[in-house]
Amino acid sequence: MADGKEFTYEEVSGHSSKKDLYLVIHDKIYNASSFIDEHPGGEEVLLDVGGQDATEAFEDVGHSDEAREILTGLLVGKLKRKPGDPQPRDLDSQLKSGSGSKPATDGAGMGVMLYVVVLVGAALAFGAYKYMETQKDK
Ligand code: HEM
Repeated sequence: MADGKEFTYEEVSGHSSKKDLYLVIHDKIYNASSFIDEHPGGEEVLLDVGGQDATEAFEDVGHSDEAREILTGLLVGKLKRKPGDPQPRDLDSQLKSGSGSKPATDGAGMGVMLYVVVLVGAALAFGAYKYMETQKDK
């Protein structure tokens, strides 16, 4: 089986042309040359990550199961990581924790919290003001 073959980053980086295009996704090596003309996302994006770690680019798009099936057909081997090689971002743990790669919702959540705090503060201040007024009349 071809998937037993191991490539170092250096070897993979030599395969970055359209006719000879290797991508690293989750530490596996895929030969995308036969697929590049059919890629719905276009050839440009694949060439951009040719010979490099494309894990982040691939996962950011949120490719379908069908796309992942195509991938298995393109497998040529796995990555032999050497000390000093670039490390991929820990996507798996991000996906598991559910936060994904878009913390934008957290930002929105913070905005809403701030709004609530201001409103509650205003209500309390108003209540205190009214209370002081009733005290004054006595
Ligand atoms: C060999 C690796 C890849 C395979 C087999 C592949 C396969 C596919 C497939 C089948 C689709 C159609 C939608 C879907 O089923 O999810 C798609 C869409 C797309 N792909 Fe890839 N892809 C690969 C790598 C990449 C990479 C590295 C990028 C980099 C950004 C990328 C960007 C996109 C984009 C932007 C779309 C959406 C196109 C649209 O909806 O107009 N793909 N890909």
